[in-house]
Amino acid sequence: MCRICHLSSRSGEGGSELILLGCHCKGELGFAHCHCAEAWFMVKGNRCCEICGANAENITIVIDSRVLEEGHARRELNTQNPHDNGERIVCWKSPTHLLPPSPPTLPVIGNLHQLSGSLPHRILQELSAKYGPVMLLHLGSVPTVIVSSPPAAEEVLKSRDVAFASRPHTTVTHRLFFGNQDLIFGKYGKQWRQLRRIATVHLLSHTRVLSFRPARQAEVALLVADIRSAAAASRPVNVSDVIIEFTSNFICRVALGRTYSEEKGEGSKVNKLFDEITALLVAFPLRDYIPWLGWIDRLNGFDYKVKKVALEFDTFIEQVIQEHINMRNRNERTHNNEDLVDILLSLGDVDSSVSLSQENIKGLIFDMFGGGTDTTFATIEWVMTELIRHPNAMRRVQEEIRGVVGAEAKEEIIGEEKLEEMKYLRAVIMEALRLHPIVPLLLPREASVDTQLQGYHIPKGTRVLVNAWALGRDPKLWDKADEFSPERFLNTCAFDFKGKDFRYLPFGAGRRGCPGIGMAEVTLELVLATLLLHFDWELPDGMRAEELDADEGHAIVIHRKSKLVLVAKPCRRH
Ligand code: HEM
Repeated sequence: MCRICHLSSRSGEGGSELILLGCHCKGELGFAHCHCAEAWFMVKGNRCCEICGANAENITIVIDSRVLEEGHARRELNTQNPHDNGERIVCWKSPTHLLPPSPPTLPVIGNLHQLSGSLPHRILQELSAKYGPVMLLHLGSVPTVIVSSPPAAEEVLKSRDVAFASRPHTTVTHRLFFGNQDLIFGKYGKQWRQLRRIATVHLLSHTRVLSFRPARQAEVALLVADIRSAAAASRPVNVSDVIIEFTSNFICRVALGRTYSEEKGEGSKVNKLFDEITALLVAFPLRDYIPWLGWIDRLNGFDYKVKKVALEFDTFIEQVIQEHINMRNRNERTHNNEDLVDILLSLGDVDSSVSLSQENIKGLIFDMFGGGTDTTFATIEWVMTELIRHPNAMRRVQEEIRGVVGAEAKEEIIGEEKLEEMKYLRAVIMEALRLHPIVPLLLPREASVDTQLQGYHIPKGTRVLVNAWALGRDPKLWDKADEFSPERFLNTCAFDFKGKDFRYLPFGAGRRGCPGIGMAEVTLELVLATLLLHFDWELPDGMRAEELDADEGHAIVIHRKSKLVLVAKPCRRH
């Protein structure tokens, strides 16, 4: 009996006994076939092995509601597989009506009550273990599908990614980003495609990332100087604080042309503004989930807060743009000192196909700042946390970096071409991002049409969250899944940051995957290599490695709950 549609094997023409198909890794494919191998039955809704993600290549899947209505399987010739030599009979429950499994809901709030008490990605992992890798929740009135298996993630991010390429509009993103006229939160469509092209071709291309080298190196030099002065005064270093200052100054330089930290009070004002925006992005406006209770958002001051922050943000960005326009008018800007605002303002001159509104420009500026600051900071924080907790990995990575740079090299900042050779450092970063994908549920997607996912019906407007955190920690997918072991990423090219393998998705994948990977890679590698080259790191006050916590804070980008404070000892190489 097929477990999905309950047709008996005799309904197919093949015969009687059903046997589960195995994969080369000995995982189940989720298909069953009868002993004479003629009738095939879908048993779990998977098209791939749940363990290694391999495709069930030689199986034809017939998505045909007649299969169910008529009560028998249909014959179909597999034309796509050259090795296939004949007919398959496949049975699939009508895909048009079956919704994914769902935990019981309460009136009005749906499943919202189940999301309290821990961090959402952790709760959703537990629920998925019970209800399956494609699970439907009702967050108030918003149907939300949670995806936590490689085949389902692949379907959302690759094979059906046009259907799932939109983002939901929320009260906060709508008000802050000028009606979602930006790249991160914009709806999929012509305008979004233009913004995406601008970001990949003009703002974050390989050449552009290289052109930011002087800014990167200058800010890394300041970071090292800060740590050296703390070390000289025998002060522990608040690693979290110095790294957030580095990332925000670097992105300010690159995007806005200058840092704000040198102006008294101004720097902290900019950081505070962006902190307020990120806090609003994880807030829970009732209007978005239970629309008829939206008046409470007005009553408890939430609407006022959003309006105030939106106004402050707008005023700040307007001022930055005006400063740039004035400098352009005075011919103070040259090709050599262009920042991202200059590039956006002059795009119309260099590319006649581009038409950007003032709102688009403001949105893109936020995207570069919001996309590049917290993410880089949180990743560096997690890498340092894991290295301190794993002294062997710390020793190995430092030996590698010091070996590559060479004992006699005098330079303070490592030449970026040398980063290529640091394979173990790269494996360390990849492993830290497997255990701590800092955007654990990626950014929410929305089905823009009625569509299918793993044989389930997904109505238009359904939100979709891919639980990258659960994928990275699934013991069925990873050997010793909870252990920090960078070696698993050495000597293999099976994984990359672009989402080649759907077990590993720290930057998402597909057309809405992160466009800032190139910029992130070089910044992460340069900062970490420099910190690990010049300093030996220890925990303060005789604390032992196993006592350092790895608790996560609640935010859209997950960083440590508490600040990371370490003792830096300058390393004498020369
Ligand atoms: C360690 C660093 C970073 C990580 C882990 C990261 C991660 C992510 C993730 C998970 C997404 C959502 C992908 C999806 O929904 O499939 C995303 C989107 C995005 N990221 Fe990054 N990111 C990083 C750095 C950056 C940088 C440096 C920039 C630019 C300066 C950037 C700009 C963006 C933008 C604009 C989007 C939205 C893309 C779209 O919706 O089309 N990110 N990032």
